[in-house]
Amino acid sequence: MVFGNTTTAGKGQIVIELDNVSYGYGRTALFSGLSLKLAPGSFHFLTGASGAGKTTLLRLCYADLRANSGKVRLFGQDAATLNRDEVAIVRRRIGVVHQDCQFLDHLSIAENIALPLTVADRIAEARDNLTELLAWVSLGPQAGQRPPELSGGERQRAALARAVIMSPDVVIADEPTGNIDWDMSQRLLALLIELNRMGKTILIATHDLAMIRSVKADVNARVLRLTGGQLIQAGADL
Ligand SMILES: Nc1ncnc2c1ncn2[C@@H]1O[C@H](COP(=O)(O)OP(=O)(O)OP(=O)(O)O)[C@@H](O)[C@H]1O
Repeated sequence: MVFGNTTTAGKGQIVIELDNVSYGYGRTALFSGLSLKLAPGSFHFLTGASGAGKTTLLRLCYADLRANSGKVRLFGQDAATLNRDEVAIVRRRIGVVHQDCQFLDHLSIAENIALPLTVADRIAEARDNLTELLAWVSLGPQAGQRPPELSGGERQRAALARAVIMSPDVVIADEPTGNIDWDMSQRLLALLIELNRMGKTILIATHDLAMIRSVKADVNARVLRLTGGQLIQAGADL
């Protein structure tokens, strides 16, 4: 089974924790003193105006950036102390759907989805998992096509398949429904909800408040708004 068991160690262990974190690209802090805890199996939406720092915050959550100060703990480990190999191990447990999908256009969709496993020299596993994953995201007929030949919604579903091919414990998605219509958004969201019901922790950055409202209660999601460098939990008035 491609999705595997969620292996979050230690019952109830926080999977991703930001503790009093500050970050800025230059001299100006984008945020400071920011804290966040993602419990295993939780579902979070991260919202906020364009430029508020959502992508930056996500990148801190998957060790793509290092905090200027404060602690980032990934599966209980201090991200600042991880060497390159340890970062790679941690990142295998976090599947990321990037805002712009980041496909290699000279490869087919199937090859793009399988890439994390082929790069890790797990080619047989990639072959086994691909059929199941392509069916799960309803992209079987498009397997041999190149990324530019797919619609926006199809590309996002392919990006999700690639994000989960390593059976991660956490799935982070950056504006996954940014450029797709309502029906396609709902389809993608249904897949993310399915992953959450399998026990995966989900963190989605989005501007799309209507989309959040449409599923918030179903998945008992927490909605966090990033504003003025602070994270505020949105209330029922969202
Ligand atoms: N690599 C970078 N170098 C310098 N500044 C950056 C870099 N990446 C982002 N920024 C700046 O940091 C701020 C936050 O960017 P970020 O992409 O995290 O915001 P966002 O909330 O995800 O925006 P959007 O909703 O438009 O995607 C912006 O002002 C952006 O210009």
